[in-house]
Amino acid sequence: PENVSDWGKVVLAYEPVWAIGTGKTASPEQAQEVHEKLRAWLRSNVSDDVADSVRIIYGGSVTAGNCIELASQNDVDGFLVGGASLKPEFIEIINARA
Ligand SMILES: O=C(CO)COP(=O)(O)O
Repeated sequence: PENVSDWGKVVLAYEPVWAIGTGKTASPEQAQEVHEKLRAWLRSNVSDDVADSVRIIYGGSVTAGNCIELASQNDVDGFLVGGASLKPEFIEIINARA
């Protein structure tokens, strides 16, 4: 932690391996559960400030069809998009948290 000067620039990604490029997406509840635990780990092991400022993003078959519900979860701060980033629907994913 002492080697990082601005945790606001650190992004942590959760990507369940079974969801990458498979068309199978974590449910919003599954993603939230893991992201919440990652943030709690940062709170216990680093600091409140870091836990609150690190962005925890989800990756794994994110589409225009599932991004709104995923983005509505408290601890889902954004996405790591693969296949859908090559399609016009990418703009909808970008705007999912707007
Ligand atoms: O691994 C990913 C991005 O690096 C996710 O890819 P997909 O969105 O195609 O599942």
